[in-house]
Amino acid sequence: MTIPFYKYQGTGNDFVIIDNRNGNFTQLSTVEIAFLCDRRFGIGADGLMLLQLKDGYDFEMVYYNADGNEGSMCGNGGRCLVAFAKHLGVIDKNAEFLATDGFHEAKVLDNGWIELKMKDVNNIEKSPEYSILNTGSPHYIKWENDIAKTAVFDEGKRIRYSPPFFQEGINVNFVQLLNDTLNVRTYERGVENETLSCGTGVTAAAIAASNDSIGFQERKILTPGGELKVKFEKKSESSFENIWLCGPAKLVFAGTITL
Ligand SMILES: N[C@@H](CCC[C@H](N)C(=O)O)C(=O)O
Repeated sequence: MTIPFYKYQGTGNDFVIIDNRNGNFTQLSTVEIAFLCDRRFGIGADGLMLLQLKDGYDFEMVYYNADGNEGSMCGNGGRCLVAFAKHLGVIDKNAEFLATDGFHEAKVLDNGWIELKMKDVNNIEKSPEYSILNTGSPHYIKWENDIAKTAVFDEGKRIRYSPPFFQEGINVNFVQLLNDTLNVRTYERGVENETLSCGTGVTAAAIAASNDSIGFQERKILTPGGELKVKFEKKSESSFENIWLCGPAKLVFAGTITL
């Protein structure tokens, strides 16, 4: 089978994207997806997405991690898929699509940034050292004094495979607050390595770092792959709505690959 594909990246979190509006690529196996994401034998990516048709929506997002298994929500992936939908002419400046965690809205800005509305957060487990919350994917936020020195792979892997997380897994974000900006490095479940950026992860970090005031808040985030912004409304200590993940999403190259 020959597959036409597109390679996108959002702050260095990179994805193979396949236009599955004809339904021809629905049956890709776990092994085939892991091969397509392999950086030596395949195309290379942190994940693979299918853009497909869905009644009542502009499109549906189906997301797989680099290990070939279906993932939970991917924020950077969602932003890249919106840019791809715009490239195909499926949408213009606004999108309404379905993902594994439900309905999402998105906007394409003139500067190429994509703003993606994330699901509401209604529960945060907090301690002085860490926070745990779900922004479409499960995230562990660990506060650090100097993330440049953090052993992200070793420490991220240790937490991801420790009880109570080891069966379902969790994404682990190391977060340092510096001059009002959050610096974030992430160990991603399903990639089982550090990635250059994680959209649901920086969203979780921004919410976990919110100040006490109820109402609109905004955070600039720096990841190893670039800059993102997260905006949200704080409704109470543990309830957050109108959450938007904002940042660039770019087409890198397109091609075909034969399985
Ligand atoms: N890179 C993603 C997160 C993808 C989901 C994750 N790896 C999982 O299934 O837990 C993002 O940008 O949010």
